[in-house]
Amino acid sequence: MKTEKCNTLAEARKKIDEVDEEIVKLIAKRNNYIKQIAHFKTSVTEVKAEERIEDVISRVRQQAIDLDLSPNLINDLYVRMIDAMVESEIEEFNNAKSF
Ligand SMILES: O=C(O)C(=O)C[C@]1(C(=O)O)C=C[C@@H](O)C=C1
Repeated sequence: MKTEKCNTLAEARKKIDEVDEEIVKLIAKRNNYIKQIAHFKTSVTEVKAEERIEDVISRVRQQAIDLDLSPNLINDLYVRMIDAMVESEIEEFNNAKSF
């Protein structure tokens, strides 16, 4: 992973702002796919796919370890994010079924 060397606090903060912008864009992109997934499911119960959640979390935990990042941090972020995305998926599912 390429990380540039910064020479000042302002420069490092600017880089962090850029990274944050990318992170939020990627989360929005993930959420758009989640909304598509809602259309492939047949019930609200099916939306919360526990086995898949475990697979996703296990994969990102391993990726964190490979990148020398705390797996628990990534775990917690993903648990919170997937919780919110399940809500978003249920909303999309219910809207699709009401047409
Ligand atoms: O893979 C799915 O079936 C999804 O709906 C996506 C997703 C996720 O956020 O990755 C969300 C809800 C499911 O409980 C499992 C995983």
